[in-house]
Amino acid sequence: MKTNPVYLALDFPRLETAEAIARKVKDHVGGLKLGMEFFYAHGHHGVHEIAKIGLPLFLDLKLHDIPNTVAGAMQAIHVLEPAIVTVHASGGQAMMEDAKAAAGENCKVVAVTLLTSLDERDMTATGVGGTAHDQVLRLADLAHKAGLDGIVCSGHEVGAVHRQWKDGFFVVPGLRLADGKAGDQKRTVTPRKARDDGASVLVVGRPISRAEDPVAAARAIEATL
Ligand SMILES: O=C(O)c1cc(=O)[nH]c(=O)n1[C@@H]1O[C@H](COP(=O)(O)O)[C@@H](O)[C@H]1O
Repeated sequence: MKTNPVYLALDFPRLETAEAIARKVKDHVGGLKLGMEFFYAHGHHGVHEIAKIGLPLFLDLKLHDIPNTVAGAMQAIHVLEPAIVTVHASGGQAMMEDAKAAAGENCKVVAVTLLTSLDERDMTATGVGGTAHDQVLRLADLAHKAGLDGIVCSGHEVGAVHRQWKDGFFVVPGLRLADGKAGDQKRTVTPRKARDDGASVLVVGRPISRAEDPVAAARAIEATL
């Protein structure tokens, strides 16, 4: 059977809410993503509870600090046996190298390049020149040099990154069906387009988790793939 590339982002502060939604849609997604909102509230205990559902876990903690601190954080979450963990590529090559060295053997470490909530105006405002496309390719190259498994980028760039890094592992968030509300996301594509362009994992949050009927929403996305 084909594995479902969709990871559901459980961006909820309440453990009971996250768990209830995950249990409802578990047969229509391939994995579960826990981010800062959930982890800061529930820590290891929360992760253990969600792990009982039996799907692979993506710990999206977006680590970004000096190499020694990031390596220590990686060691602290190692026991949770996540399938995927994120760091920020802008933390630099040494930080990414140390993060990878501290991660478990079966854990993919991927670097966030340019958040999907940002566009070129935001880049300029933070002092980063050039295009979003070039910035993502530059940071992907750095992540590759650091020995990471892959990157996180928008569906606008994943095709180009895939051509340059053939065996990379690519996580694409910022996904919306054609009639979906973008909300705070600025660089969005459909799940199908991201998959066709080489995404390994499709991260979907609100289009499923905040839908009136999360199971129907997850099935509708699954049907497009
Ligand atoms: O690392 C991520 O997963 C991530 C990176 C990025 O550039 N953009 C992005 O939206 N995300 C995450 O992907 C999820 C997207 O959620 P929705 O916009 O609700 O589908 C959230 O959990 C974000 O934290």
